[in-house]
Amino acid sequence: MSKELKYYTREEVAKHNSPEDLWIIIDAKVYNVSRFKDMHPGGTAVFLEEDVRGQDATEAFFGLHLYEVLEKPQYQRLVVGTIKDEKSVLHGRVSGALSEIPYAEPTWLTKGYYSPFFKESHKKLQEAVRKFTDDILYPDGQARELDGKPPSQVVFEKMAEVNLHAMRMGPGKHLKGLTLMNGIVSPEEFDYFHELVITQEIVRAAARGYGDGLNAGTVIGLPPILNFGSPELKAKIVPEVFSGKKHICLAVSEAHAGSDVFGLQTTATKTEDGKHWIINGHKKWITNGHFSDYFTVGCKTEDGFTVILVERQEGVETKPIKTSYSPTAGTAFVTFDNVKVPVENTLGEEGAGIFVMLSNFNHERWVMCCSSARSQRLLIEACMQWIQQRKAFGKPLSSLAVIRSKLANMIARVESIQSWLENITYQMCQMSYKEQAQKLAGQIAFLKMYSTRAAQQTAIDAVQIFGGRGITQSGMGRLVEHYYRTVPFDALLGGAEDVLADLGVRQAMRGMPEDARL
Ligand code: HEM
Repeated sequence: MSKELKYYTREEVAKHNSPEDLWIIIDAKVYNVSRFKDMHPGGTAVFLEEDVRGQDATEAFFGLHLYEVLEKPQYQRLVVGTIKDEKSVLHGRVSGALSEIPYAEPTWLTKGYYSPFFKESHKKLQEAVRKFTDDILYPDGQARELDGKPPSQVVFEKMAEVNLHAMRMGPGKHLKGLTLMNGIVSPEEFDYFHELVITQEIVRAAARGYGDGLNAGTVIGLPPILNFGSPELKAKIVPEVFSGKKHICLAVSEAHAGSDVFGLQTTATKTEDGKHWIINGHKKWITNGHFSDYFTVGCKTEDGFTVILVERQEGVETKPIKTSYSPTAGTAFVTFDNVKVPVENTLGEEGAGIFVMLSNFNHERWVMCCSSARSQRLLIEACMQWIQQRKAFGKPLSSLAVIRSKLANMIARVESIQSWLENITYQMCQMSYKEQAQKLAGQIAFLKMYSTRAAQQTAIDAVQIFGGRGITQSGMGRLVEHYYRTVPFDALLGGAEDVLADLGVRQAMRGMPEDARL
């Protein structure tokens, strides 16, 4: 039952200034905190200060709390009225809306700016995925980060309804005949910019472990099936995964070998009749492994390195690994103990597994660049708000040149990353998959290296700006703490920074003209 709210003058509110009868004003709303003050997590005393009791505490409140505190039902109940002839003007996160904070959005989404790359269908898709993220992914993400469970099954299914799982695999034949985001974009026109839009919007759920929990395993584990699986294998597995009912992961790295895939020790040997593989060994740091039904496994075979699809069955065991992000991602240690798999599950040629792996590395790294670029903006958005709201030495933090200098570098880095990313994405749209591998592997490797280094610097700077709150898991610095703790993931997944940097230079050296002299 909604209670009747009244209008009060500031003079009337000022009369409620004793411990038993205590009102305050925040953003033109009047709060009766007479009883709440004794339960307030920040203590009773703050409410009894001369400039708080019966007074307007808006500025003091927003120096210490996130807007979302006021949105919680238990605190909304404290509102008894509104100041006469005044309106609440402040807001927090508005579902589906673009942020108006400078540099919180890429240029193409900023009012008054232009882009040669993004068309009407990209914009419409962006609007739809933002709403989806704000209404469905963000609340589930924040809750799952706290309880550590995998993303809710209903979320996987809602994503399937609009074919988000399929779209996250990028453009291609797998989209044929599907209705994408209720028909906003046709499968034929879906390009890498549409995929970029999806990745950059989903990352706004602002929960790193959850982000990976949302089928990051599919993004890297399904392409080998799509590109190298038999028609029968594809017909069985792809629809199950796109429906959100089954999950797949990529199982390559081991305790002894990560970036060095030739150092892997999991073996696959053929049965005497040649009809099955017998797989033995283990895999480590397998994203989504704990809740996956299928595993795309890199194995040592007689002829070298072979990729084989394994279904969860007897002999397959998954144990969660505790990492610095939440268990929501389902990061697992996977063991294979005499696991029998039909040879039809071989992906690509026997002994040619490296091509199966390499064929998707660029796409995987490019996806990571998309999310890294966008997540850095979340930090910039938070820092811009914080330096305006937070006072130190009697002035807002933004009045300090040293703080502005940190923001300047954060902004310059993210803008350069996004521009480079859009250029690479445009190149991808013009090239075949094979051409991309030849011409863009180095560019993508450099971008990923640069982007994740920039992200780590931005995380360090943001912690300095937020001070103690930047290392606190609740309250105003929650996002900064989360980002700082989880940003190293981006620098490791898909190839460690130094490995990528070296790959880029080696590829460039191969392209050196033989006749050029200094
Ligand atoms: C309706 C009014 C208010 C509500 C509902 C409220 C609610 C809360 C909540 C939920 C927290 C802990 C949340 C967190 O970690 O973010 C908190 C902390 C705090 N609050 Fe309030 N509060 C109110 C007004 C105020 C005012 C007016 C002041 C000071 C003038 C104040 C000072 C503090 C302080 C100092 C903390 C601890 C902050 C920290 O640990 O960083 N609160 N409040």
